[in-house]
Amino acid sequence: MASRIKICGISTPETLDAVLAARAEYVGFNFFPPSPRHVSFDRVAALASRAGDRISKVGVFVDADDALIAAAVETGKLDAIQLHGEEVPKRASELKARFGKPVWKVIPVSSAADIARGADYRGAADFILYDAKTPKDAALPGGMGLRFDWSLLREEKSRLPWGLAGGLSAANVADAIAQTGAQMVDTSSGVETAPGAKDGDAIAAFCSAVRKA
Ligand SMILES: O=C(O)c1ccccc1NCC(=O)[C@H](O)[C@H](O)COP(=O)(O)O
Repeated sequence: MASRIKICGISTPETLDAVLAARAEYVGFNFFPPSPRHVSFDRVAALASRAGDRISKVGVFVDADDALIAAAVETGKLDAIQLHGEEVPKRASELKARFGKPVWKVIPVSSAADIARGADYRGAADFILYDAKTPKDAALPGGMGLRFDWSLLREEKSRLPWGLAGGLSAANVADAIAQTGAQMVDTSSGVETAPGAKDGDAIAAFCSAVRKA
């Protein structure tokens, strides 16, 4: 079965249309203010209404408080909550209970020990997204086009559904799927011409490469 696809960091109607046309399963809306992909509530309301129920809408949060998540879930009609900060399993469980939405926990990876942390979220999160760990002084914890050593995923034992992110593009996603068997693949900067500027042709090429993999 083809891997599912998430295109993250969509902030314009034109690029949302490209994601819908390419039949990705998930679109990510970014609620982390320092990100070049951050969306305002006004904008996300318009995007959510344009998308309707044609795609699952995932909100991306970094150590956000409940008030921000509540406003985003409501305004962006979110189907899932992606936690991209240092949220511990208890926090993931609390958010799952409070909002009644699937919670995705991102695990930043640079070593085998990081992959082992996926299992800590068993019973707390619904889905694990393994992404490349960004440098300590980096402005963003994601969306930086960095890859990690995919062979580390041979040790994946969380027993949760999981996906792969970090430096994926049309050029390498087939190889990533072949090496890891990822059930879902996520990209952001790999389908951009500049940080935050998504490219419709690159989105189409990415989705096509996943389906051919
Ligand atoms: O993309 C961002 O700007 C971002 C900022 C803060 C937290 C998470 C962010 N992105 C979340 C994603 O799910 C990205 O798709 C993932 O990190 C992969 O990014 P990339 O390596 O650029 O494909």
